Amino acid sequence: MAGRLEDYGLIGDLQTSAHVGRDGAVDWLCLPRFDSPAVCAALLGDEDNGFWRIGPSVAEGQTPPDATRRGYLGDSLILESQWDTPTGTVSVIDFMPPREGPPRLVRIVEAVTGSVSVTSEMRLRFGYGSITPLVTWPEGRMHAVAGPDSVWLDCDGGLRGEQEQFTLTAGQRMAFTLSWEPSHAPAPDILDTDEALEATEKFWAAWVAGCRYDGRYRAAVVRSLITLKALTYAPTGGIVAAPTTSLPEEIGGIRNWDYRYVWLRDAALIMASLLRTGYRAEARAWRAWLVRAVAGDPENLQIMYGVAGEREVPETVLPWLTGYQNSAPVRVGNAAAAQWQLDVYGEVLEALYLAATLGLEPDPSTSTLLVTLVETVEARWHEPDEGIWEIRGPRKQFVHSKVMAWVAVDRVIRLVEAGHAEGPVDRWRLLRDAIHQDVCDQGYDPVRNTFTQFYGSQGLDASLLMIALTGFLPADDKRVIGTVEAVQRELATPEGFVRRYATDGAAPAVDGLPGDEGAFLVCSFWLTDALARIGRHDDAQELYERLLAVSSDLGLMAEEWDPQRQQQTGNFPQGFTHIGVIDGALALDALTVGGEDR
Ligand SMILES: OC[C@H]1O[C@H](O[C@H]2O[C@H](CO)[C@@H](O)[C@H](O)[C@H]2O)[C@H](O)[C@@H](O)[C@@H]1O
Repeated sequence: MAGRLEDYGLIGDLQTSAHVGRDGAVDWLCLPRFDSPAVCAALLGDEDNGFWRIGPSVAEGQTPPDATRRGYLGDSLILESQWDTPTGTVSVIDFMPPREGPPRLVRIVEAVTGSVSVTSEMRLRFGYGSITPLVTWPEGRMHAVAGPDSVWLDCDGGLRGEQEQFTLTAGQRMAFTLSWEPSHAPAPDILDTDEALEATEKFWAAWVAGCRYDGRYRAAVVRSLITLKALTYAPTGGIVAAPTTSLPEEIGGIRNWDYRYVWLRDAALIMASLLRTGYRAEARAWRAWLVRAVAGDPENLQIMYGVAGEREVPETVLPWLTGYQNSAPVRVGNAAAAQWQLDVYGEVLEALYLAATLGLEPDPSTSTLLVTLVETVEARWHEPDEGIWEIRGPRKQFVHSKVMAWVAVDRVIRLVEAGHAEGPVDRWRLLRDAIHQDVCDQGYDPVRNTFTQFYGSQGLDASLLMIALTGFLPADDKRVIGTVEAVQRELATPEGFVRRYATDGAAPAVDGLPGDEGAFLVCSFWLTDALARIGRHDDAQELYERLLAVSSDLGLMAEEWDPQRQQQTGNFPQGFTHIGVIDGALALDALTVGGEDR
């Protein structure tokens, strides 16, 4: 069975990625894109669904040992795992070079001290673990082929089988390269792995040098930035929400979804975090991706697309996979693509506003898009929707959705006022006031002094923290303070993190789903920001640091934290959560050490 999520390291080439376990096993690898079928899917099943382990040899039937230590090489996405064994220490360096040509996964094994017997064991299963490819060994290379895919494996000294055992003495190294090609294409060139390692090191060093954040939490922020960069699909500028599917929100539960797509919400927030820390190129690329993705039908904006802007991402179940730690079903595709989520307009327009105010050069197609987006809000803001949490129950008049509709109109008005856009600003000002009034009249409970989950509801929702973060009301307004404190009080887990909304495990929650879930980590980071804004600086800092403490030893974070099991849950690593790390650090620096508000 797959290990804890915290046991996995992420490597990637800005088009896809791989999850490498602490035991040296690649248990998740989709080729050639993030959303392609996996060739290693043990993460969602067992070894018969595909894996590739390299580590110290063990006797038949024994469990391969976990690495004694591991870490990324500096500020890079190159992972090094080391095992101390009775006969010496061996290291495995794993990376995927950012690429022009075929996707490659490189694994360099080196004896550091002594003499160590090492085993490489590979079991490729195409089609998410369902297809055993035909394997041959032409000219010392391994070639696995089935249907449209072929995978090549090269190793210094040639290959004889899917399992190789060899002994290395101090200073000796052996490099393996896995490459993917369409099955009709010729064999790929053999990679110079030393050159590839050097180029990959240089790539990440140059990228991290562009970081403009130099505050108290630099290490966590830089790791989060690298993780967000790893979620970008370089050829198009799309940004996936996470590189995995169906890692469960609850172990054993059914809230298992495919995140290998570009959500406008998640990507807009990622773009904003990148912009705030000095990264313009990714923001420019995403803005261009957005314009292309919605072109031709901007009135019918989808809430998510494929990495190249595909509109169809049909949701299906893969019945042969038992699911991560037996959490079935495993789904690919995502039915939420067809939902109506009003808040998306706010997040996208906020990101475009930020892009303009932080100096990204104007783009005429974006100016036209702004007007279409605000006109859609004007026409539809009264309608109930599925909201930020993509509920699968009946639509509601979610307060967060209305607040984000207000943000959408407000940011376009500001763009017009600053000369970045044109439009009927007087009409939009009336619209902005009308939405504001509606939320204050229908979304606020004066008896409990809190905004509510939806109009007329008794429930709370962590997304209401956005009221403090977006400027919908001033942070010292008693309704804002009341809401932040109510969310903290009523949605808290024992660690003081927060859930998205109440799920009691018995009756279906507002989302229409059975089962429970843990603390939603990005919401918990929003709480740090909100606490800082309402003047509770010490509480904010303490909570922020407690959140960082549940990241993995590699600084990676999933979507949620299970307070009972004390482990991360949900897709991993998740962009949303890493946005929380970055934005939380910026807010704390700005609001608790006398800096300016962002
Ligand atoms: O909880 C039900 C929904 O869960 C997923 O949505 C979540 O992930 C999205 C991507 O990060 C995020 O944008 C959204 O706010 C989250 O609730 C899933 O993708 C949905 O299909 C599902 O209905």
